[in-house]
Amino acid sequence: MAISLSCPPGSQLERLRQTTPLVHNITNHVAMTPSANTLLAIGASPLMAHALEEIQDIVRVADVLCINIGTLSVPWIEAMQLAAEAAHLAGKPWVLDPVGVGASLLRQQTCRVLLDHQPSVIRGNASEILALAGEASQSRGVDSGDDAEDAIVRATQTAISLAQQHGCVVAMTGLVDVVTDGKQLIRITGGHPLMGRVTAMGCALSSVVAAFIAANDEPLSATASALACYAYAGECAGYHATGPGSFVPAFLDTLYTLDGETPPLETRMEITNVA
Ligand SMILES: Nc1ncnc2c1ncn2[C@@H]1O[C@H](COP(=O)(O)OP(=O)(O)OP(=O)(O)O)[C@@H](O)[C@H]1O
Ligand SMILES: Cc1ncsc1CCO
Ligand SMILES: [Mg+2]
Repeated sequence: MAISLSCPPGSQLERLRQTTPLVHNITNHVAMTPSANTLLAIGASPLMAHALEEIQDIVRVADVLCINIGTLSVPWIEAMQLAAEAAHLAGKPWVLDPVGVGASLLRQQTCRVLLDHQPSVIRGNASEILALAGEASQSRGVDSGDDAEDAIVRATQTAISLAQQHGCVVAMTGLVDVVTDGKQLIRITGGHPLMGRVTAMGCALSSVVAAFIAANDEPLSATASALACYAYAGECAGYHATGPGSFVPAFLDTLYTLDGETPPLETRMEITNVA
């Protein structure tokens, strides 16, 4: 079924490039450089900052915030809380990436506190979405262990409930990508298995989602557009790559040359009503 988003993904990409949103990232040690390079390639402006003493200033100047809990420590948790609170109070959108939330109590507690500050979007893999909702998941670390068809069906229902509970958009990614605001569900096809063989692809995607929601008004369609661009670029790069090493430069080059006109990104989306 062809989708009718409020604004086509190609136009949303163009708006991102015209506005060059400044994306404030509090992200993990693994994801910092890949996320910054990915944001630059697509046309946004990255800023990595986690010192408690400068959080208020950075939130004030940035267009959007992306919080990723991949490598936590207590001072960083304080900075994350302050940033989420400041963004929420300032009416700025923010994205939560609950990396490996099922792996430790510290991650679970941190997410619980951060969720009080009303993220605009939660982006995680299927295991992270299940664990964030307090449900059993198969993952022991940061990679999803819930990619079997029945697990995806269960996790999709969880994503819908999570979106309804927190009044936000939930993007659940992996072999299959789904985005929901609790009322509509958008399924996005594309991507490539090599994306699961390169670290921080999901983390960088969360930052790209942040850039799209900063540049565009409607978080559900902006998130879907971000995922469609990412999945398309991954599919193209995977076609040319011979392994994870050659995949990364091909992926960045494809994002950089991605054109809002071609391909028709909306043909990769399927939208349904769920409530
Ligand atoms: N097996 C796959 N087949 C096709 N595309 C994939 C696959 N795995 C990942 N992708 C693509 O990569 C994107 C993000 O990957 P994923 O959901 O694996 O993130 P993640 O588990 O949070 O990664 P990380 O924590 O390492 O950053 C997806 O939106 C999808 O486009
Ligand atoms: C491998 C890894 N460990 C903590 S964060 C991270 C990046 C991918 O999520
Ligand atoms: Mg992840």
